[in-house]
Amino acid sequence: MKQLEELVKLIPQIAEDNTIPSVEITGITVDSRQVKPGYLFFCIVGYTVDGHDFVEQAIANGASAIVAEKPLPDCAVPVIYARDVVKTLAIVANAFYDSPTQQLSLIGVTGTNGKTTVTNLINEMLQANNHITGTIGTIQMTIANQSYRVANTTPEASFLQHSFDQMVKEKVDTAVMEVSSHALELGRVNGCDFDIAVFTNLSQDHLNYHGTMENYFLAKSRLFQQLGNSYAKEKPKYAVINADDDYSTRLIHQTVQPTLTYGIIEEADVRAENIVLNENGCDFCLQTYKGSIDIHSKLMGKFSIYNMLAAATAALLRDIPLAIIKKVLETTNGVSGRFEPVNRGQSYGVIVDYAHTPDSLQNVLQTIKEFAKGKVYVIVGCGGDRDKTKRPFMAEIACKYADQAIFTSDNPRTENPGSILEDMIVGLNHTNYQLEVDRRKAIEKTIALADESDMILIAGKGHETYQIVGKEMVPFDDREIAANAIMENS
Ligand SMILES: CC(=O)N[C@H]1[C@@H](OP(=O)(O)OP(=O)(O)OC[C@H]2O[C@@H](n3ccc(=O)[nH]c3=O)[C@H](O)[C@@H]2O)O[C@H](CO)[C@@H](O)[C@@H]1O[C@H](C)C(=O)N[C@@H](C)C(=O)N[C@H](CCC(=O)O)C(=O)O
Ligand SMILES: Nc1ncnc2c1ncn2[C@@H]1O[C@H](COP(=O)(O)OP(=O)(O)OP(=O)(O)O)[C@@H](O)[C@H]1O
Ligand SMILES: N[C@H](CCC[C@H](N)C(=O)O)C(=O)O
Ligand SMILES: [Mg+2]
Repeated sequence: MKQLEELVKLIPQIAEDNTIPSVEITGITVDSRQVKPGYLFFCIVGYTVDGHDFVEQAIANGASAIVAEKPLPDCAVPVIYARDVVKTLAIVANAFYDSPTQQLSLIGVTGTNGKTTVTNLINEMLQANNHITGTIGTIQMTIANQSYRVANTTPEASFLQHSFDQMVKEKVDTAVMEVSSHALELGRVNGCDFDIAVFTNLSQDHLNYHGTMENYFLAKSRLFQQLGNSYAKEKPKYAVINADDDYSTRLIHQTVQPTLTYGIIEEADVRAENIVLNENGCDFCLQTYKGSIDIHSKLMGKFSIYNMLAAATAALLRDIPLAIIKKVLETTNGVSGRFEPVNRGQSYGVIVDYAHTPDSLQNVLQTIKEFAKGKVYVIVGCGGDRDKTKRPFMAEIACKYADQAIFTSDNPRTENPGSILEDMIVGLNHTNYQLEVDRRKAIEKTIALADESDMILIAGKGHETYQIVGKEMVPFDDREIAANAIMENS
């Protein structure tokens, strides 16, 4: 609990108000439905609705005070008018929970692809070295091995700081989190005291939100600028950067903290040498500034080696021995819905993967193509209400790297599913594709066609157990539908 006066001091106000009464604040939220007696309610202007319209409900639920940026009608509780509610929220939430990220070690992972995978690998390495950990990311949040649902890859600040507070209470010593570009742009992680910031890669996505690749890069680079912001902990802070990515040099200059690089092509502090990719995974020699060790991993493809290097570098910075890093890399099964085989004893291969960007689709298809003995099919779509400019690139890559592409719906959200497919095939100079807007039928038809040794990649939805159609979430799991179709055809 905190006194309102104490929190108000942190808020840049539109007009300074010195008449703040002494009120005890018991919690903070941006959602009127979550308000409990004594809460401070922050009105956020959203993309769908405006939090200012829910003040009455917040007060009815017991809000003690309101933070707003637009004029409100007379309220029964004090209103603090802030210059920027979203940014203020992050600062106040951090203070309300006594800066929880200063009480644990915090590792942030950003980049277009590989965040969930790298976060998971680092977490496995920490746990194998007896750390008590917390994770926050696309699939879930975990606190000392308990799982919780999250609405976003990187949740809004009041949820985030509350989660860190829970972690501190549960004696978590290290938290590993995915940091999305949206979160960085919206200041969701402001106030977080990162100790290690990891960069995976940058390629096209989210241009509907960021407008240009330059803005997208600038959003990602905020994590590395922020790494220098707090000196509350005595330990040095580090950036971990993919030396082979085109943006690496620029990114290294974004932070005042020391950087460790990893890579395969360029010179780097942590490298993979003698790489052999095979149909069961990969072998390589992990060369680090703390020694070298041979790795035989079940994870497929060169892109997975990059993820392993990123995780290993972060782990070394947390003084995790090479032997433990090796053990994790050799035993991990990866993440749910990432290159996940669906096996019901059939003679052809079915892989479900979360590739929903041009770069990830290319990487995964190249990996499959390299070892496929028969035809390669890809079933893929593009999410609605998301980056439209990536649609033709996704289609081009599908046709270029697979023998046959089946374009279908991903999560159409509020867009017309047929129009999304039209956007995908605009200007496409290939004929090896078909359109089947119904994802279930696309999966069933392709499985019915498959011959011995063929490979089917079902891309885009990975671990998701729903399809978002309009505003509804309909139960839908690529793995389940594929497994049933395989059984039907056997
Ligand atoms: C575009 C976007 O980021 N939207 C986020 C935003 O939703 P919104 O703007 O639609 O919010 P809204 O529904 O209009 O509500 C506005 C405010 O009114 C409040 N409200 C609303 C209703 C009510 O009854 N009472 C009430 O108080 C809401 O709590 C909110 O504070 O605020 C919500 C609550 O924090 C988020 O869950 C939601 O993320 C949605 C689900 C989303 O899809 N976001 C994507 C774009 C996103 O952020 N993705 C990145 C990952 C990207 C990647 O790296 O691949 C992420 O970090 O997840
Ligand atoms: N290092 C990588 N480089 C390119 N593609 C990758 C890499 N790692 C994973 N992928 C591909 O990207 C997909 C998503 O991986 P992952 O979930 O780890 O990424 P993410 O960055 O967390 O994605 P999101 O932004 O949706 O949360 C995988 O299914 C795979 O196809
Ligand atoms: N974090 C990503 C997830 C995309 C998953 C894909 N299935 C889609 O719905 O587009 C995003 O919000 O863009
Ligand atoms: Mg993720």
